[in-house]
Amino acid sequence: MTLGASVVTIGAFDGVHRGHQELLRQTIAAAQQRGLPAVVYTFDPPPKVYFGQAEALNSLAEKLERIATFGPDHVIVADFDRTYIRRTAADFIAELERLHPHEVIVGEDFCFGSCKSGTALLLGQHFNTRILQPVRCSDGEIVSSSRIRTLRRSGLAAAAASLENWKDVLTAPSATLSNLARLRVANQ
Ligand SMILES: Cc1cc2nc3c(=O)[nH]c(=O)nc-3n(C[C@H](O)[C@H](O)[C@H](O)COP(=O)(O)O)c2cc1C
Ligand SMILES: Nc1ncnc2c1ncn2[C@@H]1O[C@H](COP(=O)(O)OP(=O)(O)OP(=O)(O)O)[C@@H](O)[C@H]1O
Repeated sequence: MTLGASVVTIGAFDGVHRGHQELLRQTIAAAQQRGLPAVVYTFDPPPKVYFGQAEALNSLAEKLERIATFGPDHVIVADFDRTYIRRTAADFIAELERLHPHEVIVGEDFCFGSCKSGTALLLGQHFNTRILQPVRCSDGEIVSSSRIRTLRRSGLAAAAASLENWKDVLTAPSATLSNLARLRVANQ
């Protein structure tokens, strides 16, 4: 996919939890301020699921539905497979360049490229990059897909759901599932 200009966020986004939601909100707000398309670049399956390190918190359809409620213009879904993982950090940066990002917005632990060699700081050497401070829950712990998986495994479904925070998102005035209809989904 090629765009003349964009604002981009990247990640596995498994569960589309409160940390991911903040990333999505900031990306879409930055894109709207500049009048540019907001792009969410994600992976299917999530890398940790591909490598057998985790079970997915939701299906691709569910993830796209959740992402759509925030109102991005495009979602790029990379087929995360044995061919894709051979790409280097430089290959990934070259692919991102085709989107001509005015800004790339990621969390501080974001990594990319074969053997996870690319970091958010490396991204910052190539693009105007905003690195988000981690969103934490009330006990100070960082919200993460891994934490939600652990809570679910321990039978703490309500605590897991509070990190996903879906009830509040779906009742927010700006959230609408009909956004899914206008969302453009591309494979790379
Ligand atoms: C081109 C590319 C190659 C990747 N190769 C690997 C890999 O070899 N091993 C790995 O564990 N993760 C690999 N990943 C996944 C990243 O480690 C990371 O999980 C992914 O970029 C999503 O970031 P997030 O986990 O912060 O959401 C790769 C990602 C990209 C974009
Ligand atoms: N709590 C958080 N606050 C801010 N950004 C976050 C948070 N969690 C993840 N991110 C960012 O969201 C994007 C997607 O991250 P990712 O899908 O790996 O989430 P994760 O919760 O860290 O997953 P996992 O626990 O499986 O490693 C990345 O840019 C990452 O840095």
